[in-house]
Amino acid sequence: MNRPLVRVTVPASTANLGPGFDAVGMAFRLYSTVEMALSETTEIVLIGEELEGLPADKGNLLYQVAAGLFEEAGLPVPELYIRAETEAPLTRGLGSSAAAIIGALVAANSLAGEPFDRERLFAIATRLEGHPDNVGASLFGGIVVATMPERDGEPIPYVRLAPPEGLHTFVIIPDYPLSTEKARNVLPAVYSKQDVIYNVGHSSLLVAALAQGRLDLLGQAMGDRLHQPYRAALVPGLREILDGAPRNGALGAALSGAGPTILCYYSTDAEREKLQAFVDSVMRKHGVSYRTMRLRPDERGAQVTISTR
Ligand SMILES: Nc1ncnc2c1ncn2[C@@H]1O[C@H](COP(=O)(O)OP(=O)(O)OP(=O)(O)O)[C@@H](O)[C@H]1O
Ligand SMILES: N[C@@H](CCO)C(=O)O
Repeated sequence: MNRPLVRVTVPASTANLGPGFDAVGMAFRLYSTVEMALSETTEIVLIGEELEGLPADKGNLLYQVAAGLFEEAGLPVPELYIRAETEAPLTRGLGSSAAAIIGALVAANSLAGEPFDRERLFAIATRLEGHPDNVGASLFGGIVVATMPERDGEPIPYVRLAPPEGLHTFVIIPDYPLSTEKARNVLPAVYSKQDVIYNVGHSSLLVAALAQGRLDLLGQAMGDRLHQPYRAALVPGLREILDGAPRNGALGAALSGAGPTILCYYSTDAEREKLQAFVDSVMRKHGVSYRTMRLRPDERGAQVTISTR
């Protein structure tokens, strides 16, 4: 057919890092790919077990997001060929929905002739996802600190940081899913003054420590009172791992995004081995099946290549 085929590779991400609720994200070398081309009729090909059961028609999130971009650009919505694949598990707290949104937006933007720059894509993705943390990390790579703009339609204010040297990530991924919606629904509508002050202090310290490579401060800086205490009821073992990880090799630990994945930072192989043994004992006690992974930070964000179909 010889039509342009856009391939976008998007990193998975973690969000919050403890206190930076909805504001701090970090990208990982664990990738989703979205291929997209204009087509006679819409065809959606989903590869692999992770994407099994998702709609393979125009109800698919990828098509919906792409169609929205064409509309926003004032262009007719075309029929699309879309092929998707992911290394990242869905509904586990590793930003799969954000990666899908970024993949579809970047691919559709390329097919539409680049009507929007990356800042505008970030704003559109944030509107779709509801918060900027995962989408910012997936789009730009590295660590992204961002917040919602004061007024609708304004650019998302953000700063991108390079991940500190020597910061290694160990994630514990339970086998059960936890949707972000469910994990947000358990949060209270109102917080006490003490808890808000606690999180402002810890989140500020976290960002400063990441910016200056002060890995020694992460254990204290990653304390949170806004979401982890409430989500712990949905994630067996979370409380013990957050409490015990710093004494068992971790520089700091947090729920990854909305969970149920738990993230620990460490420096050396010996620390990771100690952590693995600790995590095994906690998860065995709770009867939870899970896997662990070492993840390296992604620093490139969404990458585009164009071929023909
Ligand atoms: N490649 C994809 N194609 C279509 N839909 C997807 C794709 N990837 C993710 N999704 C949608 O996103 C949902 C998962 O989003 P959810 O916010 O619950 O979890 P997450 O993004 O994996 O975790 P978190 O936001 O906590 O990091 C899936 O159930 C599915 O509906
Ligand atoms: N900041 C979000 C990430 C999940 O999408 C949350 O914790 O709910």
